Amino acid sequence: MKTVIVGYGSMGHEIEAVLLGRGHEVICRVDPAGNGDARELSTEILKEAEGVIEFALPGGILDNIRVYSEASVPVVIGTTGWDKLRPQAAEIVRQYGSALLWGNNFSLGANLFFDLVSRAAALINGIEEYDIMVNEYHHKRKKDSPSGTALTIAEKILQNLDRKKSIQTETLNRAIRDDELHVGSVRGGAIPGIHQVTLDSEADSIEIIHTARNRKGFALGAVRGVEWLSGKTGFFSVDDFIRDILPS
Ligand SMILES: NC(=O)C1=CN([C@@H]2O[C@H](COP(=O)(O)OP(=O)(O)OC[C@H]3O[C@@H](n4cnc5c(N)ncnc54)[C@H](OP(=O)(O)O)[C@@H]3O)[C@@H](O)[C@H]2O)C=CC1
Ligand SMILES: O=C(O)C1=N[C@H](C(=O)O)C[C@H](O)C1
Repeated sequence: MKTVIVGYGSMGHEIEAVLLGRGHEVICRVDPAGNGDARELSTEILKEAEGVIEFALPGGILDNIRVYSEASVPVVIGTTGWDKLRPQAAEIVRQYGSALLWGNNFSLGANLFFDLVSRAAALINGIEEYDIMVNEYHHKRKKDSPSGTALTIAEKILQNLDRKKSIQTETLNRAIRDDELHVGSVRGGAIPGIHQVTLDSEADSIEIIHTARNRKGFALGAVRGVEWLSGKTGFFSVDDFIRDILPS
């Protein structure tokens, strides 16, 4: 497949290695910092492309999505920090009849972890003794907070645990309310990503932790995602993709 990489930072480089390893061709790398072949995305760049993988920053993401859609090139978006713009993005993709797959975490392990967390939250729905909280750790270069993965985890907990109604991410200068889910974020060092969910009672504590050892798992998931997306139309989440590839 002739691919274009948008965002040629840590993830862009990792994705290039996986694409080449799986027999794909990289025809252009787009990055405003000047590390790639082009500083700006355009329909011209996408003329020959059969797939795009974007792991960049969220500024201008709706403009990018319009360009991918206009060019009718299937795109996988791993960029985080644009959760609130999802409905507008879905509308653009619908208007053009194009194909987009987005995910806050493309690693298989993190997606298995989401399932475990959903089940854990559902299990304590009828057990009032347990409270639940989320914490995440990432490298010091990360620009968004909380991580996209933490927001997905929070969404799964809110969907499965009736007594949690909203999330709290900022420093609290008051006690947390029982209907609030606290999501903590720590930044430092070179950590590729640790997400921790704690179920806590007077008697004990249960921890579910996903630790990314490197960025390969994210990159492999994204490349498998663009292979899966080829020939489809629609606005898909990584849930749709993972459900489809896992044996039932
Ligand atoms: N979904 C997933 O599985 C994962 C998602 N991510 C997400 O991927 C994104 C990138 O992560 P990472 O590679 O570590 O970050 P980096 O900072 O290493 O790289 C991002 C690159 O994208 C460039 N960029 C910024 N805006 C645009 C744009 N509009 N178009 C093209 N390129 C752009 C940046 O340029 P400049 O420096 O000039 O701003 C930078 O070179 C983040 O949002 C991160 O949260 C990361 C890992 C896994
Ligand atoms: O920026 C990162 O590095 C990561 N970002 C994603 C996120 O925001 O959840 C996925 C992974 O945790 C690494």
